[in-house]
Amino acid sequence: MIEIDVQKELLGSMGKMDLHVKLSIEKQNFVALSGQSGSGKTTLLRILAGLESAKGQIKVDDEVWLDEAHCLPPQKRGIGFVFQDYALFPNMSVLENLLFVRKDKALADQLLSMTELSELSNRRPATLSGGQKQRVSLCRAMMNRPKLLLMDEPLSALDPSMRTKLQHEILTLHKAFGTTTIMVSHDPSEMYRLSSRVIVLSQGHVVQDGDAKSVLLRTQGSQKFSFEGELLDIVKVDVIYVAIVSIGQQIVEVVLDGGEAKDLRVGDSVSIGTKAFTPILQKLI
Ligand SMILES: Nc1ncnc2c1ncn2[C@@H]1O[C@H](COP(=O)(O)OP(=O)(O)OP(=O)(O)O)[C@@H](O)[C@H]1O
Repeated sequence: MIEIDVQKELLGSMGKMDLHVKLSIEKQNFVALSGQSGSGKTTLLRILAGLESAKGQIKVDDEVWLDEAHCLPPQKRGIGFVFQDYALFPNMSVLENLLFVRKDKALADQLLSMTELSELSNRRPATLSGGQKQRVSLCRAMMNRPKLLLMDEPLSALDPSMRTKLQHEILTLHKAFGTTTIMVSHDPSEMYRLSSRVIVLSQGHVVQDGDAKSVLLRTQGSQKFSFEGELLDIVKVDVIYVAIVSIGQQIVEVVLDGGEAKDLRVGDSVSIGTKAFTPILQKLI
């Protein structure tokens, strides 16, 4: 069990912001940490890793990482950290990057094989793609069999297909090693696929905490479904108006009457929902 009760005063975009997070995380859990930019996600991970000072307590099983009396240094915490920007040693091969953490060739070979990197073990990071580099970072983070794996938006720089592939590999490693994991993510499908628990931070505080389905499902009341998007344009066509809305990778049109259109402005955040019909889901080929 990981018991966290930490506090730190931060300088937010609108002045002082009090980060205060109290959480218990069970062993082997996969927690997704979400929230708007500046809500304190990275700072919380850095506090857990011992890279940032804070008041309060962190206890992992019977080991105290932080209390009033002392603060365990990062190298003694048994943490694996995966950053968005890979942070690999450029002058070492893939294998050397892993063995730098721990001289355990059998584990390095196992990790490289699980992430389909065996063929690349002698290559330098500069010769790898973004997805390959991030797989190496992930393997490197697993080399000291961490008690806690922290990942800060590890897949956000990758294209969607590489992202999905890495999500599967993260899940495979998680299942094989059972490492307690906290991953910062903004991607609902990623959080749904990987995590058993989603925590949302706002202004340094936990505002939502639950299983992925209860936190991420946005349908409310009698709505069948709803999507959030941005209003790109409103076009008048005879007596009606057509709103052009961007949702994810798609642009959709929604018919409005004059009353609905008059309060909307281009650039507004909007939600599109439906109550009247049953959605039909078809497999795409
Ligand atoms: N050591 C620090 N001292 C004071 N303020 C800090 C410190 N580190 C970060 N901050 C501020 O705290 C706020 C939260 O930063 P943080 O990087 O944790 O947010 P985040 O949720 O990870 O954001 P993003 O999604 O953009 O990465 C920011 O406004 C930042 O400027």
